[in-house]
Amino acid sequence: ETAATYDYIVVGSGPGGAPLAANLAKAGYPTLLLEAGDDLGNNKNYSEMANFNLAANDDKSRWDFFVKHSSDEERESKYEHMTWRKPDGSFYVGLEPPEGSEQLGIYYPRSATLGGCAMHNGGVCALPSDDDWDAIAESTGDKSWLAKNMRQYFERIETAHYVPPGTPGHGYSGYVNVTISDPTFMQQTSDIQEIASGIIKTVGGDVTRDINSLDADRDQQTGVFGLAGHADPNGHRTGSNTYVRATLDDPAKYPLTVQLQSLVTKVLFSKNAKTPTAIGVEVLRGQSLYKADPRYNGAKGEVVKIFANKEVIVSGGTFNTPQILKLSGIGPAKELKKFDIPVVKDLPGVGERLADNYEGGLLALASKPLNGSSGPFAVQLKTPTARKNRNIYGWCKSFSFEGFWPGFPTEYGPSQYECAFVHMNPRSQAGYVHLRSDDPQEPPEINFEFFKHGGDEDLTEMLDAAKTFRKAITSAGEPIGPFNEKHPCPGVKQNCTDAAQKEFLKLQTYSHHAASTCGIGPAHDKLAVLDSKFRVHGVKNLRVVDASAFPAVPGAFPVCPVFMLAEKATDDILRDAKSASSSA
Ligand SMILES: Cc1cc2nc3c(=O)[nH]c(=O)nc-3n(C[C@H](O)[C@H](O)[C@H](O)COP(=O)(O)OP(=O)(O)OC[C@H]3O[C@@H](n4cnc5c(N)ncnc54)[C@H](O)[C@@H]3O)c2cc1C
Repeated sequence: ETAATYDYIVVGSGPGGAPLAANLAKAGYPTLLLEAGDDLGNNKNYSEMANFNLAANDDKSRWDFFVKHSSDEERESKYEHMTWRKPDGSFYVGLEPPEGSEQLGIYYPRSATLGGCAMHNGGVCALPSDDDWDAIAESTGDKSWLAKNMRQYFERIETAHYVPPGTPGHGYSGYVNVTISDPTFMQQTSDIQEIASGIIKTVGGDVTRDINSLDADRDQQTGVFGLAGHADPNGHRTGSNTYVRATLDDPAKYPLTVQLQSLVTKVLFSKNAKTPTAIGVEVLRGQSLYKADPRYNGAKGEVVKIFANKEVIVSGGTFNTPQILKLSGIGPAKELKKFDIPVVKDLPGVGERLADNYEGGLLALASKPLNGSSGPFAVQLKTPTARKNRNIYGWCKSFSFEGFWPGFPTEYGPSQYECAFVHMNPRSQAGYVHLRSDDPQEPPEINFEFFKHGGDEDLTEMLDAAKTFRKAITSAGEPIGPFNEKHPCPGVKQNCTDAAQKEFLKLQTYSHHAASTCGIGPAHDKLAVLDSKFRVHGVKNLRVVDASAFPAVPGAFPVCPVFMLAEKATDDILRDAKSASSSA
C-alpha cells in the first residue's frame, strides 16, 4: 500500500485510541484503527465484567511485562511475588525459586486486544480530583483543561445508571455505561453487612452515593461510596470494544477500518519536509508477534506500510507508546544513537516521568466464615498528612487482592476481608521506559523507581490509610472478630512498629495505573513530550492520545479519564481538520 487510503491512522485500540478512531470516522474522515491483538468482544471472560481476573490471566490477550520497582536489587529481591522462569519454561512466583531459574521481574499485565486494558480491567470508573485537570491548564496556559470544562467529556462518554435522569454533570447516551455496585446488601443482616456498617461508622458516608456525582468540593469528599464501574446493569463490560463494534455495525456505514493482528513498529516521516512530518506507519502483520505475548513463537510477520493524508495518532498505552516513538526516531537522542536509530526529533522526555499509584491493602481473616455477600464499595480518605486533597481510594469486600503475578489472585477462603487501596498523586515520577534493543518485537525495560522522591511522605500516608482500614474492619466485634491480619501487620495480637509497617508497604507496593511517559507540558519543559493539543512537540501530524499523555497519574483510576482524553482529542483534531479545509 503506498497511496494514502485513510485520513487518520490510530495505533492501538485502548480507551485512548478506540473511541478516538470511531469518533473521527463518525465525523466522516476515513480512519484506520490498528491493533496488535484480536477481537475478544464475544468471549464471556471479557464481555462479562465479573470475569475480569479470568480475562487478565488469559493468554489470548496477555502481554506479560516484567518490571522493576526500583534500581535496588536487594529491595527487589524481597518482593513476595517476584516472578521467575523455571528451567522447564514455566513460571515460579515467590522468594525461593528452584535452582537454575531466571529472574524475570515484577509482573505487570497489559491486555493486547480490541479495547486494550479496558477489556481485562476491574472496570472501576472514577474521576480525578478537579485539581489534577486544573494543573494541566496551569502548566500549559490552555484553559480548556480546567476541570469545569473537562466535565463535559465525562457527560459525553457516560450512560449513567445510578443517578436520576437529568442530574447535572452526568451523561445518559454515551458509550460507557456506568453502574454502581449493588447497595442492597446493607438491608439484610449478615456478617458482611456488619463489617460494612463498622466501616461506615468509622469513616462516614453510605454505599448508595457515588463518587462521580458529587460536584460540590469533590476533591475533599471522603467516606464510603458505591463503587462505579464501566458495565451496564446486566454486568456487560462497555467502553472501547463495544463502541468500536457498534460504530462498525452502524447502518450509517461510517468510514472506520479496523485491522487486527497489526503490530505497529514505527511512524514514517516525509523525506522532504523541514519540520519532521508524520505520513504513515510501518506494521508487522501476524498473530502474537510481540515477545510479551505468551503465544509468541518466533514469527517475524509481514512488513506493510500504510499512509495517512492527515495525521497519525499513537495510542499504544504507557509502555508501548514511548517504545513506538523511540523506534521512530523520536526520543532522547543519546538513547536512540545507542541503537543506531536515526534521530528524527530529540525529545528527552519520551519514556521518562513514568509514575503509578501506589497500592496496598489491609487484608485480614475473620474468626469465622463470613455469611452474606456484597460487591466492592469504595472508601475515600484524606489522611492527616495529605497535601491538599483526599489521597486514598479504597475498595472493600470479602476478597483478596495483593497485586499481580501469573495466576493471581490468592484465595484465603470465606473468612477473608480486605480493604485494598490506591494512594493517589505519588510524589515521585522518576520511572522510565527505555529500549532494550531496536527490535520492535522486544518489550522495553520498565523501571518505576517507586518512592524515589517524597517516599517517606507517601509511605506515611499509606500507613495512615492502613491504620484507618484496620480500625474500620476490626470494629466488627465477636464472633466475627478477632481478626487475624495478613498484612501489613500480621497476626491477631499485633505488635508492629510504624517503621516495620512502612517497610512492608514499601517492599510490597504494587500498581496497575501506569501513566505519564509522554506527558503534556509546555515546550520550555524539557521533559514535556506533547503540547496541550496532544501534538508531539516539534513534529507535525503526530499526536499521542492515551494514558501516557497525562503529565501525572490522573486520580485513583485512569480508565474513565482516558476515555475523556479521547473525546477532548477528538474535538482538537476535528477543529484542526476543519480549519485546514477552510483555509485550503
Ligand atoms: C489488570 C488491570 C486492571 C485494571 N483495572 C482498572 C480499573 O478498575 N479502573 C481503571 O480506571 N483502570 C484500571 N486499569 C488501568 C486502565 O485499564 C488503563 O489505564 C487504560 O486501559 C489505559 O488506556 P490506554 O488507551 O492508555 O492503553 P491500553 O489500554 O494499554 O491500550 C493500548 C492498546 O494498544 C495496543 N498496542 C500497543 N502497542 C501496539 C503496537 N505497537 N501496535 C498495535 N497496537 C498496539 C495494545 O494491544 C492495546 O490494545 C487496570 C489495568 C490493569 C492492567
